[in-house]
This record gives sequence, structure tokens and C-alpha cells, in this order.
Amino acid sequence: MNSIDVQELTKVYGTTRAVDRLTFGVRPGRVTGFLGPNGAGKSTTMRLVLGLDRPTSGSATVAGRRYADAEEPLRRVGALLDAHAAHGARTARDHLRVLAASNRISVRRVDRVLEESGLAAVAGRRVRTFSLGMRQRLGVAAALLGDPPVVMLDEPSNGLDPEGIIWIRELMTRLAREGRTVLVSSHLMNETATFADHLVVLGQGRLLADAPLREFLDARSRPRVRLRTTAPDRLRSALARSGFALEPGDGGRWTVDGAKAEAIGATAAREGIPILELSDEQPSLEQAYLDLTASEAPFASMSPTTRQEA
Ligand SMILES: Nc1ncnc2c1ncn2[C@@H]1O[C@H](COP(=O)(O)OP(=O)(O)OP(=O)(O)O)[C@@H](O)[C@H]1O
Repeated sequence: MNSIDVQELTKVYGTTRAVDRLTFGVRPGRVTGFLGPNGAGKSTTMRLVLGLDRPTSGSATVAGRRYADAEEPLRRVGALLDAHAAHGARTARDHLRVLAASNRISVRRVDRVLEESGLAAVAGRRVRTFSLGMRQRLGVAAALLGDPPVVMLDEPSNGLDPEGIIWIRELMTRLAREGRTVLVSSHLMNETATFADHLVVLGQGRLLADAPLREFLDARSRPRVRLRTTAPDRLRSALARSGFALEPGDGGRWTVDGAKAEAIGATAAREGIPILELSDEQPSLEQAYLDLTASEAPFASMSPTTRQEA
């Protein structure tokens, strides 16, 4: 199976334990979001998987083998680690042709990935004239060149405009649907929630969570209902009898903490109270993540950074 398997992986740089006895698996057919604040060890882990750095101890394998031992590695794992990796004096097409030649990949495939990444019209331009977003697209094109069963992308939405963000999200979903193994790192929680099926969460090089997105959210968020009504006083009294409190929310709405929409709807119907709008609040990955890391004292100070996300 084309899984990525990380076993007791440790990487020490001087006095920094960048990755600390990390064990997790990334399975095919789903997008795995690789989350953690800056410096948590995501890039180091990806570099270790790709054999670009040697582990201090432990192992990282792709389909049961060390990536460094692979012939024609682009056909096994496609990776975007650093958008500035391309040679600035080369055109985008030449950059991809050089990569293709070293992995016995056809020139036809170069044109295909240029199309797929939206770069066909600028393929003849030198890479140094590219914006960060265009470089990211070129990095993704290079990752897809070998039509690999395993794809690893480090912060792929970095520098992309809204159209680019939708493109990368759809691309990742499609790659997973095709049965590939997709690992995508990000420190943008709510963005990750739009495409990830599964999460691996790191903090200070250690594993904090390895769970399906839905499970991760449900385990860490308290249900909450948002509603609009023309009779808040009557509803407040009715809910109080069931032990719920009606609190003012934004935009003329009300919220009920710790409740599900069905329960509140049933109470309102029983009492004949008009309800104009009623929904369960969607738990936010950012909030669930902050709740998780808040219990890890060393990470509490990371909250303001992660809160910067729009
Ligand atoms: N080559 C290196 N030499 C020394 N320290 C390093 C090296 N590479 C990474 N580190 C340190 O290891 C830790 C983990 O860094 P890493 O880049 O893997 O984190 P990250 O989760 O990818 O962060 P970001 O979201 O900022 O990319 C950090 O403390 C970093 O300073």
C-alpha cells in the first residue's frame, strides 16, 4: 500500500528536538492535513520522509521503503517543499523538462502538468519573473510530473489568490479521490478544514492528535444552536425549564450553548413559539485546535498567532 509510515521518528538539531519520537501513518484515498504552529516540526518531518535529512533515530518510509533508495523518485512521491526551489533563469517549461528527463518522464507529461496547474500561458517565461503564487503553482506542477501515488505539499496555499486556493483545494480532493496518498501541511486551521478528511496535529515535534477531521471536531467542540425568534422572552422561559440559557448573539440572533437544534426546535414547537431560523453552529477547527493546544502549557502562547487567520 502506498502509505507514508513514520515510526518513532526523532530529529535533533543542536539543542532543539525538531521532531520527537513521532509515530503516525498517512493512508491513501484521503487528504491528511498536517497541522501545527510555526516550528512544530512539519517541514522537518516532510524532509525526513523525502530523505533530504537524516533522522537522529526512528524511520520514515513510503510504501514500506526508504524514499532515498527509490529510483525515479518523482514517480513515487511528488513533493512541494519550497516554492523557490526552481532555477530563476530557466523558463517554467525548461525547469519541468529537466526534472522530467532525470526521471524518464515524457515531455508530453510536462505540457499536461503545465495545463493542469494553470501555467500553460506563461510556460515560456523565466521563473524569476514569477509571483509567489505562480511559483507555488510551478511547485505543484513539478510534484505532479511523475503522476505519483503519494503527494506531499508543504503550505501549498501560501501566496495563492482566492482562485488559486480553490484550485489547490479541488486538486487535493481529486488526487485523494483517485486513490492517492495526500499529505498537506498548514498552519491555517480553517483553510485546512475545507479540504482535509484526516488530521495529524503536531506541537513541539510531538504528536498531539491523529484522527478523522469530523472526530477531532466533535471531540473538542461543545454543541451550540443559533436561532432567530419573534418571542425571545417566552423562549427564554421555556428553555430555562429544560436547563438551557438563551444568550444574545450577533445580527439579531440568539444562541443556546450545549444544545442541539432538534431539542430547541421541539421545545419551541411544543410551546407554540415562532422560530424564524434555527441551526447547529458548525464547530471551527481553529477553536478545536486552540482547545487542544491550550491544555499543552508550552503552546498557550501560540494562540494569538493562530488567531490571525481570517
Ligand atoms: N536545519 C536546521 N537547523 C537547526 N534547526 C532547525 C533546522 N530545521 C528546522 N530547525 C528547527 O526545528 C524546529 C522545527 O522546524 P520546522 O521547520 O520543521 O517546523 P514547521 O512546523 O515546519 O514550521 P513552519 O510552519 O514555520 O514551517 C524549529 O525549532 C526549527 O527552528
